[in-house]
Amino acid sequence: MRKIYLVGFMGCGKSMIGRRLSYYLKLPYYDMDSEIVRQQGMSIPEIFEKYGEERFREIETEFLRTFRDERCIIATGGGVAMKEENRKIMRRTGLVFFLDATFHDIYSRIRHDQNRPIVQRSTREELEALYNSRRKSYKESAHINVLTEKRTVRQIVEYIGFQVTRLKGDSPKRS
Ligand SMILES: Nc1ncnc2c1ncn2[C@@H]1O[C@H](COP(=O)(O)OP(=O)(O)OP(=O)(O)O)[C@@H](O)[C@H]1O
Ligand SMILES: O=C(O)C1=C[C@@H](O)[C@@H](O)[C@H](O)C1
Ligand SMILES: [Mg+2]
Repeated sequence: MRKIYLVGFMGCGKSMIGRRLSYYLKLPYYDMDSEIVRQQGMSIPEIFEKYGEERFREIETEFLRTFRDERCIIATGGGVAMKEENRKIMRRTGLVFFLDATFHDIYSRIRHDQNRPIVQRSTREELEALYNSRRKSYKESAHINVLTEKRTVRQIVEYIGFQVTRLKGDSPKRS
């Protein structure tokens, strides 16, 4: 079963594109953050506060290791692609798309968010530095890069849908 994974920085659109892609491709959709919140019975800020970020990162890897073998779309958390083990699992079990949004777009979307602990504890400059330092890992994890700037959600969904059909769920070496 080939999964479709969406990776990228907070606010790049993984959850929104994932939901819309689910209707477009008629495949089930799961949001890793929401699934973890449901499993743990706590919000993400609560998990960070109670168990620490390191434990949250372990929970993410456990999720990837154990999530059911089903053809589906998974919007990953913004930090998932940072770990080599996670990148390997995603590349082995599915097609990985990097939603490559500009920092400008991302910041305007996430700056007031209360539900992203990393946003709450960071300045704009710190977030931009994190964005720049993470891009390499997103690219390494992905089979296909999707530039989202000046593209509507519909255009992005149609592009990913086209690539999924073209590749019939098989992973290319590199895009
Ligand atoms: N291509 C786009 N054009 C306009 N608005 C968008 C686009 N993609 C996402 N958005 C908006 O940006 C916000 C953040 O998107 P979303 O929640 O999907 O990000 P995310 O990648 O899932 O973030 P996180 O990693 O924190 O879960 C949402 O309010 C969404 O409506
Ligand atoms: O970028 C990150 O490290 C995170 C992104 C969110 O999706 C959540 O997984 C959490 O807030 C951490
Ligand atoms: Mg999300």
